[in-house]
Amino acid sequence: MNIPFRKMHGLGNDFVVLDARAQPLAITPAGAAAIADRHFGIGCDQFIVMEPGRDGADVFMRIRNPDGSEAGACGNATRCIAALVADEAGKDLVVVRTIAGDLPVERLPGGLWRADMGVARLGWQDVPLAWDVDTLHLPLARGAVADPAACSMGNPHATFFVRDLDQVPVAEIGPGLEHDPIFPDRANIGFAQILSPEHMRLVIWERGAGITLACGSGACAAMVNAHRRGLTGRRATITMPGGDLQMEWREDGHVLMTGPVATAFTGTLDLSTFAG
Ligand SMILES: N[C@@H](CCC[C@H](N)C(=O)O)C(=O)O
Repeated sequence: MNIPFRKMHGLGNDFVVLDARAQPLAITPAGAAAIADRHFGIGCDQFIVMEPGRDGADVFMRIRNPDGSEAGACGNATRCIAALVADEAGKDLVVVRTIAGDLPVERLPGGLWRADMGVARLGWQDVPLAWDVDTLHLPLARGAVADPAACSMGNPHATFFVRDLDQVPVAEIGPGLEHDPIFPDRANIGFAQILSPEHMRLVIWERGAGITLACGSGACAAMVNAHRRGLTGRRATITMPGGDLQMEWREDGHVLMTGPVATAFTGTLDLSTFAG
C-alpha cells in the first residue's frame, strides 16, 4: 500500500509525518520503529501520525519515538503539525490534541509559531518518579553532573544545570540516566548551561531517541526548572544545537514555546515494506 508522507523538522528535530485523518493507518510500534530507522527506513527522531481532530481539536497527533515507544508530548512536532493544519484550513490558530492534552498553537509573523504547551506539572507522581522526592533536587548523579530538577510537560523530563556544556559526555551518560530506576517511565534528560538570566544553552538526551538537535518539550522543562532554581527569569532564549526557541513560563503555569517549522521533502512510502 503506497501512501504519501512528509518529512518535517523543527530546528533539526525531524519527523516522518503520515496523514490518517481520512483513512486509519494500521502501523504497529515495530512498524513505526522501522520507518524511523535512519539506515533501513526513512529516518527520523519521531514518527508522527495525524488522526482526525474532534470536539474542539483541529487534529490529533500521535507521537512515537524511534524505539517504537509512544510519547505524550513533542514540542517541535506540535508546531509542525499545527502549521500544516493551519495552512490547509487558512487559519492562524489551531488546537493540536495529544494523549496528554490539547495544545493551542498560533501563527506569528516571520514564519514562527507559538505553542501553548500546557501547564508544567511539578509533583513527583506527575513526572513520574518512583518514590516521593523533591522534584527540584533529584538524588541523581553521573560523573561530574548531579542534582537535576524534574517536571512533566506531558512527558517526563529532568534538567541538569552544568557549568560547561561542552564538557558533558551526553552520549555516554544519557542512556543510564534515561533508564535510571528513579524514572519508572524513563525520562528525557536535559543538560543546560545558563549564560544569563535570559539565555541558556541546552542539549537533550531524548527518551527513546537519543541526542537530538532540539527538543521542544525539553526546552519547556529547562525553562521551568531554571526559573524554579532561581537561575533565570520567566522568559528566556534557549539555544540548542539546531537553533533557538523563545520560551516563557507564564504565571498561570502554562509554558509558551515559539519557534520555526520546516518541510524538508515529501515522498511516497510502501507500508507493506514496514509491516511490523
Ligand atoms: N522531540 C520532542 C520530544 C519527543 C518525545 C520524547 N522523546 C519522549 O519520549 O517523551 C520535543 O520536541 O518535545
